[in-house]
Amino acid sequence: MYALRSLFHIRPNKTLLNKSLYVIHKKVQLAACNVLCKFKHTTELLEFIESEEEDELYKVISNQYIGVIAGGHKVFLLQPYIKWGKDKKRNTTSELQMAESVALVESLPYWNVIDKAFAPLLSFQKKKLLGSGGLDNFVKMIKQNRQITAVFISINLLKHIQRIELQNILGLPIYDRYSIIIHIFREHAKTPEAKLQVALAELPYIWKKMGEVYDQHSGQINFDENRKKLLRTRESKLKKALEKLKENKKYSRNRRKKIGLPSIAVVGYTNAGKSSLIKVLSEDESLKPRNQLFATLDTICYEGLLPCRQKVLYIDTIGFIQDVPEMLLAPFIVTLEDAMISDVIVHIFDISHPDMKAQFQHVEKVIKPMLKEHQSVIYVANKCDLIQKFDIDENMIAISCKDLTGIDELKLKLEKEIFKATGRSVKRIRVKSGSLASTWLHKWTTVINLEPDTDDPQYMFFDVLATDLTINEFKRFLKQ
Ligand SMILES: Nc1nc2c(ncn2[C@@H]2O[C@H](COP(=O)(O)OP(=O)(O)OP(=O)(O)O)[C@@H](O)[C@H]2O)c(=O)[nH]1
Ligand SMILES: [Mg+2]
Repeated sequence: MYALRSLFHIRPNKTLLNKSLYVIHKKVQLAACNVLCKFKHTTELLEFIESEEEDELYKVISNQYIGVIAGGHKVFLLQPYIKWGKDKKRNTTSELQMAESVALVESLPYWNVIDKAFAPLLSFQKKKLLGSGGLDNFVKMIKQNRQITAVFISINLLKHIQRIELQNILGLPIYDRYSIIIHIFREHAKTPEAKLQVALAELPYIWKKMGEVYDQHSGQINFDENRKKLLRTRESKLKKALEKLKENKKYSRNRRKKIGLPSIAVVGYTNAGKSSLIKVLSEDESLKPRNQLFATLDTICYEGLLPCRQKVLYIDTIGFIQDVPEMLLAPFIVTLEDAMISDVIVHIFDISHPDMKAQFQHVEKVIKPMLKEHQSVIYVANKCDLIQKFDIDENMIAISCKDLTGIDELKLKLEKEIFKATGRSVKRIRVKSGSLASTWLHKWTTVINLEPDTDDPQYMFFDVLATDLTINEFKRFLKQ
C-alpha cells in the first residue's frame, strides 16, 4: 500500500484506517505490488542532477535576475493600475488588487509591507515606469522612510531596463509579481515534483531578462557562453524530467481507473479553502491549511469515504491567481490537467472575498478548456460564516469549512455526482452466507449493508455499490 500511496501522493489517513468498516480490497493491494516497481524507477527519473559547480553558477545567475529573499524585507508596495482605455481592468478595483499584493508579500517569511501607494498610469511601458511627477513623489516617499529595504511593484513583469533604472534611483532591490511568486513557490514546494516545476517556472523569467539586457545594449553584450549553455542544459534536463512526470501521471491515472477508485479534484483561487475542504471531507489531520497565497503547490490525493462508505480520492491542487504571465504557471499545468481528469470537479470560491466575482471568473476561464464534455462541476461557496447575507445561484452550495455549515449537503451531492459519473448504483443481491459468491462481493464491490433473509437464515441480502460492469462480471462468476 505504501507504494500506491507514494505514486498517487496519497496521504495515509489514520482516522479512516481506525474505522472498522474500512476495507482495503485485495485488488488494491495487488495493484500496489505492480506499482511498486514502476514507482522506484520514476523517483530516480525525477531526481534532477547538477554538479556543485553548475549549481553555484545557476545560483549567481538566478540571484542576479530573480533576486534573493534574504532574511526578510520591509517592503514599499507600489500598485500601478491603468486609469482608462481598453487595458483598464473592469471586473476589479485597484484597492482589491492592492490587498492581493499585500497578501503576496506577506506569504513570504519575514516580509512585511510597511508603506504603500497607488500609481495610476496610461501604460506600463515607460522606461522608468512612472512619469516624472509620479516618479518624484515615489522617490520622496521611499527616501523618507529609512526602514524600507525593498520595493515591490505589483505588475506581471517589469522590463529589465525599468528594474535597473528604478534600482539605481532608489538604491533598493526591486521585485515584480513574477519574481515574488517564484520566491513564494520556492518556499512552499515540498515534493520533488513541485520543486521540479518551480525550477522550470523560473527559467523563462531569466531568459527574458537576459534577452532584454542584450537588446538594451543593441546586441553588443556578449553573454558568457558558459551561462547560456548552463541554462540551456538545465532547461532541457528539467523538461525531460517533466515529460517523465507526464508519463508517470498518465500511468497512475490509468491505474486509478483500473482499481476503480473514484476521484474528486478540488480547484479554485488561491486561499479559497481547497485544502480546508479536503481536510473536512477526508478527516485527514495531516492537512494544515494556512492563511497564505500558494500554500499548496503539490497535487496530493487524500482518501475519504462518501456517506455510503464508498472510498474516494480527493485531489488538492495549486491555486489560481490573476495577473501573472502564463509562462510562470505553465509547468504546473501538467499536474492540474491530470487532476482535471477526475470523475468530479469541485470549484470552491471564497464567497466572503470582496474580489470574489473576478476570482471566480478567472478560475472558470482557466478550467473551462480543460473540462471534458458532460464532466460534472460542483460549485461551492466557502467561508459563508464570514458574511451575513449572500446571493448564490441555485446550483451552488454554501458551506463553511470552519463551522461545517453545508458539509453534509455537499457530501450527498458529491455522492450523487460520483454515482452518475462512474455509473455506480446500489443493488440488492441475495447470496448464501459464507459462500464464494459472498466473498466475491466483498472483494469486488463496496458492501454498504448486510441483512439476513428472515425466510431462509442460510441466505443474506447484500446491498452493494457497483457499476453494471461489475454486476455482469458477478453474473459470469456465478455461471462458472
Ligand atoms: N472563516 C473561515 N476561514 C476559512 C474557511 N475555510 C478556510 N478558511 C481559512 O482560509 C485560509 C486558506 O485556507 P486553505 O484551505 O489553505 O486555502 P487553499 O485554497 O488551499 O489555499 P492555497 O493552497 O494557498 O491555494 C486558512 O487560513 C483557512 O483556515 C471557512 O469556511 N471560514
Ligand atoms: Mg491549499
